[in-house]
Amino acid sequence: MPPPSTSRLTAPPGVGGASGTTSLSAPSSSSSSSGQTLIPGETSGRKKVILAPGRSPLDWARLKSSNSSTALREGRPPFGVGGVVRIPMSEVKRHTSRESCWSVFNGMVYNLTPYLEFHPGGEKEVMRVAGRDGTRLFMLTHSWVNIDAMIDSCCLGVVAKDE
Ligand code: HEM
Repeated sequence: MPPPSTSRLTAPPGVGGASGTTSLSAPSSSSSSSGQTLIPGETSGRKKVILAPGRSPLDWARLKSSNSSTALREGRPPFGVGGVVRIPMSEVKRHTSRESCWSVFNGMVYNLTPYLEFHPGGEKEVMRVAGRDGTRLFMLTHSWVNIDAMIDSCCLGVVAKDE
């Protein structure tokens, strides 16, 4: 089944974060605070995100598959011997900035910091789930995207209930 039209991609305001959706009204190109350029979508009326050079999905795939990338390992807690890293939600909640952006999807904790500039929907959308469980918003927005295939290398561990 083909993915739904991108005109319905952005979840309604109030779902999953305070920053809301991108305005649909401005007709010309504009730069977001993160430096990413937005242009109006050709058919949907929704603004398209122009990623910076070297930040395409293909570039992300290359970075992800390169073992030499230290960026993806940054912020990763040390792995215990033979154990799964369990990360309390209270720790996830501390990582709400562009410099350290963590989120939970399907019970797994991800460090999204290195992915921000590569996200086809722009950084702002990902920042809506910074420091929180983004599963619902992710599914509402693009349930057809295989999250594990996309950001497995950013996985830090499993979320643990706070004591
Ligand atoms: C962090 C995990 C995420 C990953 C791996 C991811 C991945 C992707 C991918 C692969 C696309 C392109 C989909 C396509 O063209 O069919 C996309 C688009 C998009 N994503 Fe995400 N996404 C993530 C989180 C989010 C979150 C939390 C939001 C919040 C609403 C979001 C909003 C969007 C939007 C609005 C688009 C459409 C962009 C456009 O049409 O130009 N994403 N994302």
